[in-house]
Amino acid sequence: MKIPARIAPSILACNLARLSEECHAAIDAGGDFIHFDVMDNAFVPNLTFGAPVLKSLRDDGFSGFVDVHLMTTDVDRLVGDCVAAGANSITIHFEATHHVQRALTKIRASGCEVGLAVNIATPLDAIEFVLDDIDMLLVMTINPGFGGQSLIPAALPKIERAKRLIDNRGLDVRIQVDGGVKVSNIRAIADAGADTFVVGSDFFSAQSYKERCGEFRAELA
Ligand SMILES: O=C(CO)[C@@H](O)[C@H](O)COP(=O)(O)O
Ligand SMILES: [Fe+2]
Repeated sequence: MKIPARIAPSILACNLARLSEECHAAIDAGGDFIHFDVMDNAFVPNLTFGAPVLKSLRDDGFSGFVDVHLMTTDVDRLVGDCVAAGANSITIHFEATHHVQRALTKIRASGCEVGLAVNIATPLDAIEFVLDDIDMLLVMTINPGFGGQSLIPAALPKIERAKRLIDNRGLDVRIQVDGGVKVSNIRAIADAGADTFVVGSDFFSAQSYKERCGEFRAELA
């Protein structure tokens, strides 16, 4: 069965001074949901924004679906903060906590969708025993921490392997990719087996978000 593709604009690349407007514009242009990169300058070498900013976005009236990509340590505490702030989905990193299954269970209990991210060097064997606990596997296609990087080619065979693993188990788990996704490579990434595409710089650098979203969709058709 072909899984419908989803486009998730990553607001790390938007004009953050106009965050609410940019989120509305990204969804109005055809984005399926907002990808919200939380970085703590510990798990990754960069600092962005967290639950208070998400709460402000909600208070400002943005009601679209938000997936928080948590690139932080102290996962258990921050999951609770993100839920309270209005997250719809939370994706944690396998590498960020010793107790992955506990953190995934906590997200599930909160009512949010459950995502698990793996860095490029993390073998898929590592997450085999928690595949039943997640809705989405995020196969990182860059080293996390910054937007605007190029996709690491080794990610493509890894996506293929993830797809086989999930299909062989008959699971309903989405495969998301994040980092260096562009109009020029999204088709190849989809062919490898991804169905959910985070797009940052290539989306927000466009003159028209709607046209750019159309270009992504045309590649995926
Ligand atoms: O999580 C991250 C970076 O760590 C991403 O979500 C980036 O924001 C993607 O940006 P582009 O690579 O598409 O510019
Ligand atoms: Fe991200």
